[in-house]
Amino acid sequence: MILGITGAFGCGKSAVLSHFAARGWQTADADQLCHEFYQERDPSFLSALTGRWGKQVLDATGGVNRRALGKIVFSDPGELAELTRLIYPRLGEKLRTLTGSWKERELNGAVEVPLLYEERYESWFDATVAVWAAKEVRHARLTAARGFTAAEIRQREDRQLASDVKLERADYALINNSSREELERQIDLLISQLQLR
Ligand SMILES: CC(C)(COP(=O)(O)OP(=O)(O)OC[C@H]1O[C@@H](n2cnc3c(N)ncnc32)[C@H](O)[C@@H]1O)[C@@H](O)C(=O)NCCC(=O)NCCS
Ligand SMILES: Nc1ncnc2c1ncn2[C@@H]1O[C@H](COP(=O)(O)OP(=O)(O)OP(=O)(O)O)[C@@H](O)[C@H]1O
Repeated sequence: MILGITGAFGCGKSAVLSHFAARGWQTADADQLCHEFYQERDPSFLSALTGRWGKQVLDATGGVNRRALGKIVFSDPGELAELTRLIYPRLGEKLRTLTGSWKERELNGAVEVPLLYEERYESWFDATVAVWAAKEVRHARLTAARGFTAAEIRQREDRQLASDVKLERADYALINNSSREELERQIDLLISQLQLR
């Protein structure tokens, strides 16, 4: 079985993914795969990025400066659409290869896809799981642990479906408003439910 894990910015998708991994599931994270494309420094990809946004999106070593690129694309929907156009064909290919290899080997897998509904990835998965946490809880965690400002958080949220809508669309839900132990308890329950299907 391959699950698609989604939810709002900072709801705890990566925390969920690491517990699935601890339970022996294969895992992949769409954000992380995009970061790997940047780290690979493919010259044609880098020149597509600098062709659009100039050298300001590179760091001192010539790699991609995600913070700088994020500032540009999250403040202008047209620029975000252009980045999406550049990156999604690569992401789709990578996810297809990964999930295909899990299916061939009959392995269970969980894939974190923040924009699962926005980019219409539903049909790729046997079931979808929405992770939900109250806005103030998400914001506090993103500010404290990851250093995002309120304005940066709002900009990303404005580009995504509301977290309640993701919850309504999902086959399963995980509520991540309290401790990690409570989150992990819910994931274990979900895994046992899925095994009974
Ligand atoms: C703009 C980039 C360079 C900023 O990098 P940064 O390290 O600051 O953020 P990171 O990649 O870890 O993303 C964190 C979160 O931001 C939100 N986010 C990322 N991309 C998008 C987007 N296109 N639209 C809305 N929200 C987004 C998601 O909630 C995501 O989980 C990066 O987010 C990116 O390359 N985005 C485009 C690729 C994409 O759409 N990724 C989501 C895959 S489903
Ligand atoms: N139950 C929890 N208790 C305390 N902190 C938590 C809990 N769940 C997640 N966190 C922390 O909150 C922050 C956001 O969680 P995480 O990175 O898993 O969210 P995400 O949904 O993957 O974010 P993104 O939208 O960037 O992909 C992280 O710093 C994480 O360590």
